[in-house]
Amino acid sequence: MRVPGVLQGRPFRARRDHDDNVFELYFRLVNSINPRHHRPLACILDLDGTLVDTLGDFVAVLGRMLADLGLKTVTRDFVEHTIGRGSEHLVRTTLAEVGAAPGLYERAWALYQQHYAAVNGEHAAVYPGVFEGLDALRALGLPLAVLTNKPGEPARELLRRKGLDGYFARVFGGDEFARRKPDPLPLLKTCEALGTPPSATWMVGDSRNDAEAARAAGCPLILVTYGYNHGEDIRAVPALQHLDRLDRISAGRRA
Ligand SMILES: O=C(O)COP(=O)(O)O
Ligand SMILES: [Mg+2]
Repeated sequence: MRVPGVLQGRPFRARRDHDDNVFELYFRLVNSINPRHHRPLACILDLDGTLVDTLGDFVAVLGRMLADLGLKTVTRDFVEHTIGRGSEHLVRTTLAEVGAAPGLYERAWALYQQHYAAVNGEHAAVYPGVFEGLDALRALGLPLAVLTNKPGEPARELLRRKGLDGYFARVFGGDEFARRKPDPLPLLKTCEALGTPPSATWMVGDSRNDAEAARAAGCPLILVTYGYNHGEDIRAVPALQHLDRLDRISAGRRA
């Protein structure tokens, strides 16, 4: 039996050979009727700009890297507008910004990683409301995961150093899948690891990378307004909820 139809503007086919599709169909129907009245089965959270304010770490590490290379430094604003698309992108864009000679990337990347490992967390702080928000999600019995564009190893180390690691069943970094957010692949893979359908797995993030990935994966989206969004106001991006603190999240029966 095949059930063709269009739900949430996307073609959908339920296939008898995939039990998950029945589950998926149920949640898409619930969402399409009223997205404010359903509850998640799991939550995936972004790291930089959502759980931890890491801007100070990025500024310090890039400053050390550029000093080692004998290059001028970059502004805090530049770093804030550039983070979010993974560390390799940050290093490449920074080198271009200071007019570095082509061919310097490999050395810069090695220095960046070395300094990041040393600095990790020193100039970073868990945002107000994060522990309380995670406690509330945990109290609802929801499995939680982190999906970040930061490489996996420093991401796990940062969570440990900030006392956040105990909350998460899985932590995935930007170097652990073939593609990064805004591609939906890492989000779909994280849903798979959690064992929950994308339409019942909420994505909580701070940038349009998270929003685009969530939309393409079919995950309901929650946006925090205090993070980094390339200098643009994240409130312009549609979401189930926009939060100025994570503990304002409403994941019960009524949002
Ligand atoms: O390392 C980055 O670019 C930031 O990563 P995140 O916002 O996906 O956690
Ligand atoms: Mg982020």
